[in-house]
Amino acid sequence: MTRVRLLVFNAALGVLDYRVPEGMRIEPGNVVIAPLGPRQILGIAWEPERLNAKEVPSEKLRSVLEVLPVPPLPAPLRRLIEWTADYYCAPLWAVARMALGSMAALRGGGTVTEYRLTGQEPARLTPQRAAALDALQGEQGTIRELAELAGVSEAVLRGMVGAGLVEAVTVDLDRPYPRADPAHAAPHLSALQQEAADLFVRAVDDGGFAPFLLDGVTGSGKTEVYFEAVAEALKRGRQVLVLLPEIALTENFLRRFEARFGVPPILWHSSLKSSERRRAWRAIVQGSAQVVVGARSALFLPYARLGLVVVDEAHEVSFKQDDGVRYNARDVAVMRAKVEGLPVILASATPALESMQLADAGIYRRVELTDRFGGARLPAISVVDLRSEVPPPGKWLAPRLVDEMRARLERGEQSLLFLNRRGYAPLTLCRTCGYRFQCPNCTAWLVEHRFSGRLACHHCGHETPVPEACPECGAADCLVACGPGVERIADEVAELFPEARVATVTSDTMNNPERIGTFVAAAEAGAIDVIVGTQLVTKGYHFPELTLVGVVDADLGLDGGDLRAAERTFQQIAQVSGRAGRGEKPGEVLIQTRHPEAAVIAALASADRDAFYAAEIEARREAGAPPFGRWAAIIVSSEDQAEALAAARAIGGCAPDLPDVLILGPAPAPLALLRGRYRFRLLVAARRSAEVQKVLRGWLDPLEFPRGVRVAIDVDPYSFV
Ligand SMILES: Nc1ncnc2c1ncn2[C@@H]1O[C@H](COP(=O)(O)OP(=O)(O)OP(=O)(O)O)[C@@H](O)[C@H]1O
Ligand SMILES: [Zn+2]
Repeated sequence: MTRVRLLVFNAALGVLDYRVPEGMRIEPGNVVIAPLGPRQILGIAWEPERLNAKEVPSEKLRSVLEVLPVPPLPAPLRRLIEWTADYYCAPLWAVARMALGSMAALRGGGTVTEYRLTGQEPARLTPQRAAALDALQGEQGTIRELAELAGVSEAVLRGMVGAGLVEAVTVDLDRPYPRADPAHAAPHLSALQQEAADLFVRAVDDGGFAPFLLDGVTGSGKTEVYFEAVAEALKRGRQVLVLLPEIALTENFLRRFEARFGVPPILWHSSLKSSERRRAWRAIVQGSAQVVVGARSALFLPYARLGLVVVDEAHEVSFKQDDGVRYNARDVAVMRAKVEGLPVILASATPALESMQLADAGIYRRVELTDRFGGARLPAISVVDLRSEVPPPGKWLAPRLVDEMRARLERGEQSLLFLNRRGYAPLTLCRTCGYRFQCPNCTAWLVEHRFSGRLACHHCGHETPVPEACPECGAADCLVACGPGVERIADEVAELFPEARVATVTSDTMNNPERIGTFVAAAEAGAIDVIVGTQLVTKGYHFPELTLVGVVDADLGLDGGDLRAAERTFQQIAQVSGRAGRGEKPGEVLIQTRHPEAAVIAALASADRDAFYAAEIEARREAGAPPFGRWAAIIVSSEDQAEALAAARAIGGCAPDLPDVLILGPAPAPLALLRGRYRFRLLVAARRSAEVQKVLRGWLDPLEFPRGVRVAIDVDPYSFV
């Protein structure tokens, strides 16, 4: 009899053995359906010697029911899944799940019925039908998807089918995507760009693991250069994965990609419609998806013929996932390239310190682009000392910055004001009694959003309308906003320059591709004078008429004082500065700060990036902090505070005593209450020699906790709240 070991998607079970029935063939990587009690479960066949399972005698085994009609997950991907689970102390099944698309995709090809407008527009329409006609132009999807898109009930849409306004179409799930053409619009590269591109092209040709750090100043043409490597992979029939830090950036990328290769790339992210997801996954697995662009989750997909991985804006902290499997997509991307034997390009104008250090050590090959393309110069940067150049009371923009903005408006150029804070004000309180609006679920103040007239928690999403009166003392009209958010800065700009066209760009206003597309088109067409935005506008964009960048509060990110506070501030300000003067006109940057003497601000003002990195690397080395030491956090949480504390103490109480590992805590987390759960943290700070994962497992695996307690391990943590 043959048996098979399955990785199953269930926290309690994990690994189970089954019988392979007569006539069925199963190889490692096959996705199968197996019985479990009265239910059927999904499993992935795995090499039995690589997974521990409870030994069950053969006669007790139940039979696998079905092998799903998709190619087995390739061995290198299985090794990557194992490595990720091992390194991040995550359950193997939770990592493996990221490789599978949807149940429907696994079920094979075939057809689905989708719906779209017929183009008929009767003279008289109910308001709901009119709204649906408006919202569904150019859309196609299932009734449910369209109903959601249009904000009407499914019944309304079915009625529209009956009335001939909407029609059904049969869609082949495996219909091919249009082919990208590597020669569609090849650019003329500068000599330096060409040199870099040649290196990448050769690496794609040669195959084999080759990690590159593409370290080029803002506007140097990093995208154009790595597009050459993409073109080479296309010519060779190999697939390419491009990881971007945020979905918000994909719109811009799509346009550039289409201009270069003639067709859009294939998108992969969490808000794809289920039919798109199914089609993309199947094309990826079959090898017909040429270039896939996505956020983190595209990393674990089973590409049939991967030939190149690119991580753009590779320094971005959003590559770190902080729930579920806590992994860093940038680091796992390099590991994927290693297990598959591929080149990987990490592109950034402000590389992460870890990447810099690996390049210094010769592990990554550094490829530099030191000049902006087309003769554009880097902007002139100066500091506005808010202690001597004071904005008017209740205002946030210093006179010098306002003067420079006025000059831009007069010349018809654009300005960008950067403040990394959504909403109108970070804190709202009652003038009469001092009451502060706090989130009921989190240790956080509620943030006022004037556009939507609500107070919102940025951690859990809790929202409430702004009340007329103070809920504590009942006084009316007594609420005051403390401190600025982007909405408040936009108000200030509107007061100063009533005629200026102002765009506020945050994740609240740019929450879908259409809106982002509209914004980019307007900015490019010169229909916007002043952009006020959060970190969303700091990177990736290229607006030739933008000649002034004002950093409203450079000190904001430094307050937290966590490991990467200085690095992150440097990266954000350098990136946003990089939006100025990318065209023919020179750019200027004004940084408002109360700490002009801080090392980060001084480095930015003197454009001395090397000095900043050198000092930061030295400081980390001294402190034994990453990348010179290994850190891991343990986060213990429960809805019951006493239970969480008891569990955290139990963990602290049996902490291992090792010479190369220092354990700090437990202590209440800075966000002591998050989404209704009380949280305590421990920090493990180890020398590089220590085997942190082994220590963690040996320490935590034997412990048992009440059901309500969650213990999360965060290896190489980015968040310390
Ligand atoms: N060889 C070239 N030929 C034509 N246009 C180019 C070339 N190189 C760069 N450009 C243009 O210059 C602008 C800046 O290039 P790109 O956006 O690739 O720079 P980047 O290094 O990615 O910048 P950032 O890091 O600031 O996003 C873009 O509009 C790009 O199309
Ligand atoms: Zn909250």
